[in-house]
Amino acid sequence: MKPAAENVCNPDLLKERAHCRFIPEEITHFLDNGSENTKLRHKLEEYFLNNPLFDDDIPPDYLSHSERYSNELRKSCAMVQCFLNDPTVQNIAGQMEGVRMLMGNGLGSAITKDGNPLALHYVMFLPALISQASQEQMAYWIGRAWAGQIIGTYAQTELGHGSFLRGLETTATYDPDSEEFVLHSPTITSIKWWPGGLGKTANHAVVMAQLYTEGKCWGPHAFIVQLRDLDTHASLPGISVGEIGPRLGTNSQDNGFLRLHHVRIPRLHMLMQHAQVTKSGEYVQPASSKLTYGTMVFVRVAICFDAGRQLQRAVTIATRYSAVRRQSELVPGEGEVQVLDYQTQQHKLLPQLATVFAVTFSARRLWETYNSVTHGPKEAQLALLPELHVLSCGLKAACASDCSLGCDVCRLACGGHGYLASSNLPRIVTATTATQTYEGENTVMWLQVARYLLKVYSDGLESGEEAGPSVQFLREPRPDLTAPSHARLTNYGLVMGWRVAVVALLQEAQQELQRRVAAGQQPDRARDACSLTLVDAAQCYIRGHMCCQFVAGVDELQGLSAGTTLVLQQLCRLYLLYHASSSHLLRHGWLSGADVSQLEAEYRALLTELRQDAVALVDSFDIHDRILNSTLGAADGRVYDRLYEEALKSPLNQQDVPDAFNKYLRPLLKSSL
Ligand SMILES: CCCCCCCCCCCCC/C=C/C(=O)SCCNC(=O)CCNC(=O)[C@H](O)C(C)(C)COP(=O)(O)OP(=O)(O)OC[C@H]1O[C@@H](n2cnc3c(N)ncnc32)[C@H](O)[C@@H]1OP(=O)(O)O
Ligand SMILES: Cc1cc2nc3c(=O)[nH]c(=O)nc-3n(C[C@H](O)[C@H](O)[C@H](O)COP(=O)(O)OP(=O)(O)OC[C@H]3O[C@@H](n4cnc5c(N)ncnc54)[C@H](O)[C@@H]3O)c2cc1C
Repeated sequence: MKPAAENVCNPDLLKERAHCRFIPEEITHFLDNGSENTKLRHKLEEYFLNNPLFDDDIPPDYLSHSERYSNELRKSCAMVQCFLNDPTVQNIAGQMEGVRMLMGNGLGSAITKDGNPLALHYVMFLPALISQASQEQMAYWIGRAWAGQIIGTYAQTELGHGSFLRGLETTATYDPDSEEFVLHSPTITSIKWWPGGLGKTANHAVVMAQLYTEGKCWGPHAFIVQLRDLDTHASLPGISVGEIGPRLGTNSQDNGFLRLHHVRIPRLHMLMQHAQVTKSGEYVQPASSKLTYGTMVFVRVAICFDAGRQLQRAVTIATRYSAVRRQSELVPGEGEVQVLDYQTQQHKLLPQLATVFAVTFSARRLWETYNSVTHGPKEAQLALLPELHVLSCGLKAACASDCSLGCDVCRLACGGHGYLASSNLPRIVTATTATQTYEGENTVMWLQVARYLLKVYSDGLESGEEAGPSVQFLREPRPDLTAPSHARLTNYGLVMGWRVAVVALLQEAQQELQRRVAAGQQPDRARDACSLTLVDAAQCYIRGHMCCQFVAGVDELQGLSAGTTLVLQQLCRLYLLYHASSSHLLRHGWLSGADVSQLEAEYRALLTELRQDAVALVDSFDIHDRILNSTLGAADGRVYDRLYEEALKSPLNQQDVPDAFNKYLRPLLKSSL
């Protein structure tokens, strides 16, 4: 997005835009998945961002905890009313597209700045119904949920257990006499803890609980539980529910707790698309016990896209600010330079710009895999489930950590002003860092990836089980480490280097594992002792996968101008070189010291080349000023005016002498006289 009136724009930004080497709209259309989508997005933004319904009377930072919740709930309900009932919105985008835009971190984050209390309803409750409910159950629940007649959340995590799903303590015991399940939280640690919207918003939840029938436990299954009266919203008998208190970010999302005291629900409130319990209490096994975890897989894919969108916002703010900010003289006497001119600043920002594209290409390919698995024939679905699980765990962890670290680098790149709430960087950083924890804590996700890699590498697959396409390289002959450097240092050469590192690390881990077991160590303890190497293997595998998706994605792009293609190729190369500095490519023999020096020189040259396009590149992300919501990042670069205007809005500045002076400071000043 460029400023409407160019004459009020900061001159440095104008200069930056003038020397752009590519066509920004081409990148905008690529990121939107087509020019038609860009048009729809613009219309939707125009409608919502110019609608006074969504204005904040008081900036949310100055509201109390309860006021913030109430304010965001007001806007999120109005938003849902619009996409359900307003033909203008429906004509623009269609309901589903509206939901995606409003619940993801684009337009929606401009409206519900502090977290959307209804997000979990759309992002997890509805997807849980779609992936877990039988046809009959869908017919009953989906329409009501979609129409907002019921509001749900996804209640899995407990006080005592989050990562270890099989350790959940909540029980759902089938009573064949009444044909009901009895849901119960037997201990303090079994209290559900964290679900978004659970505290005060949701009146239903998909509750994950250990299923007991005919005296046997069948593991975690999903149940729909009504929590509150649909009319009064009062919590129902047997239900203790509330909010868990302030968090690092997204404080309006009323993350909640839930304790169930022998709550009875009808048999058909167990979601029965995969496993079933008959009226008599017989358990009917699913084709795979992991199908119950399908909602998490979907959300892990969504998080990859979402984390990437957060990084787009952070790097837009930091890059524009770095073009406006002048600090110190590069050459004494020549005047202060734009901080973007410093090589160290380029090294902070340009890899983040490249990461946006690496994440986009990888997330799109993952989405394709997700769709082919979930919509393919049953047998193919089951065969590809481990590959989908591993890619979604690994890419979720990588996108979450790359993007949250990237957002924080962008914050640091803005110096002191990046620490101000009005820069919007603190909010972006705290929202993004949560992606490293929720939907599978990152280390736990890496260990899942490593488990699969080791299994494929050591021929531990079950009979009839095939290794997925992304790990076929583990079965292929090891690439030639003595190949000439011009072959090893190409884009595909560097991808190969990551694969060499994965194999070497798996070999190291396996040998260590065998040595420990042979020496009498219990196998699981031996595996834990190898887990640092295993996590390294998982991270190298995903980094190689992301590099490969970026290279292939750029190679496959069609119909772009030469300038745009060149810039994308350079960003891709920059991404590969940035990560090639990892010790693993050197340590496992793919690169020599001389190769590293050569790559570093190429990296520095690329920083200089891409510096000239940095502002145009973030402009091409086409993020509306109201969505950026930043004093530092607006398209016109009026940074200092905005900082001052925002400071004046502080409630403390509404009085010259605050009341607190008379209460506390005056007595102190008097007593020390
Ligand atoms: C409308 C769209 C809008 C878009 C906007 C998007 C915005 C995004 C905002 C999102 C908001 C989210 C809010 C947060 C929500 C939550 O956090 S919900 C709670 C999430 N909780 C977790 O993720 C828990 C993590 N733990 C686990 O998933 C599991 O415990 C485990 C770590 C995977 C281990 O599984 P488990 O069965 O307990 O044990 P194992 O023995 O280790 O595994 C057995 C085998 O099964 C394989 N496996 C495990 N999971 C799956 C799976 N999902 N699919 C396929 N296979 C799976 C595992 O690898 C083992 O395989 P083998 O080695 O072959 O035995
Ligand atoms: C903002 C936010 C929103 C959330 N929303 C929801 C929601 O809507 N619904 C819901 O059900 N949950 C929700 N959660 C909970 C979230 O899914 C869990 O916090 C997450 O899965 C991590 O589990 P945990 O908290 O038990 O961490 P723990 O597993 O206790 O992690 C603590 C440490 O132990 C380590 N660790 C744990 N297990 C292992 C292992 N096997 N091997 C090695 N190390 C290990 C971890 O790496 C970590 O360093 C939310 C959490 C947050 C922060």
